[in-house]
Amino acid sequence: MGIAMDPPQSVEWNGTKVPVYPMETVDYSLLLSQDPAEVEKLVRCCEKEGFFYLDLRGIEGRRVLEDKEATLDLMYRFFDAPLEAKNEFGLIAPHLGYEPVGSRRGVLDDTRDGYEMIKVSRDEIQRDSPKIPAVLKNSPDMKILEHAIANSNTVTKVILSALSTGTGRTGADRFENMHRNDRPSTSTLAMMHYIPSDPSKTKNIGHQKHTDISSLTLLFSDQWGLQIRPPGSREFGFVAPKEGCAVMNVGDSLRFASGHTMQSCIHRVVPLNYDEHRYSIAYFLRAEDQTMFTDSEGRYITAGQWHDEKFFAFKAEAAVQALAPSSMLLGGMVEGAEVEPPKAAPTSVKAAA
Ligand SMILES: O=C(O)CCC(=O)C(=O)O
Ligand SMILES: [Fe+2]
Repeated sequence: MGIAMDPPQSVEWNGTKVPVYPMETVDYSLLLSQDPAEVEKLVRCCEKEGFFYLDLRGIEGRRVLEDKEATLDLMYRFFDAPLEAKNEFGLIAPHLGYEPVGSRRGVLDDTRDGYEMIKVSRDEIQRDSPKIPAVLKNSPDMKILEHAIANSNTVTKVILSALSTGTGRTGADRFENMHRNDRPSTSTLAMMHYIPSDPSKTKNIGHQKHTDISSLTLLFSDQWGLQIRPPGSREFGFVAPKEGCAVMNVGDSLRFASGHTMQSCIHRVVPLNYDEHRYSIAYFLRAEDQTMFTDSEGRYITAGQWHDEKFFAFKAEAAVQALAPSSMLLGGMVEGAEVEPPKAAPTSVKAAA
């Protein structure tokens, strides 16, 4: 595992040459003081692509990077535990509990997914007796989870607040006002472990293409695997991990709340290094359950209903997914026409793992 200092322009994956998409970097420290140029850049990223790197190398962000390291340590221990221990409560709700490998469709046709996942929601961690498997229910691990959730919540709220300012929202119209901490929401910390897999041999591969249900997603992974399909682009391309940075993306709820002006970028995860275990951490900041918005089908619905319907589509078999409104999995985002990617040139650079 390692971080590429100078990402290649393209990498070879599954017999083809795949682009590495460049992404803008937004500085967290500058946003903390609502730096006008940085706020403008943030709004541009969210309206044009829906994805950006968040630079967390300033002292406020460094705390969050330390949380990431502590959470990774906890994940290595958790995912090493026997299945029965990890699955003590099963999947209690879509945003809370454990899902074993293969619970959903995979990234390629006729495959299942290649990851297991434990989710701990912001509402749950604050309960007197949260439903968290006993392997993690000790005070040092609970503190790690509490810090990771609290600090991720703060970071995503800072971004939300800058977006409100940058789009001229005031008072009750500000995005923060539909993400109030004291109202129920499905905001959650998802910790994922992708098993090694070789597309030519295994039937558990990656994470199916989708847009996120969330308003904003704060994603940490030091490893390759994330692919995006920016608006209008004709193929998926990799996102290079960047040292000291998280990857952030807009999800469906913020797209809807912004009057569909922000992009909920299409993404998926594929195994780049077939023999590697990959770990990622995603904090999904979600709107309050009772928030109303117009979805991609033109329906005026609650954030809670959008969450439940989309989660059902995520989990469904291909045939059932096909029956869902066409825009459900992609939050109304339209894919550019497919290209048949060129065969990889023998000299193309292989990405650092
Ligand atoms: O594992 C990753 O890097 C991304 C996961 C993801 O897209 C998700 O959980 O929504
Ligand atoms: Fe996602």
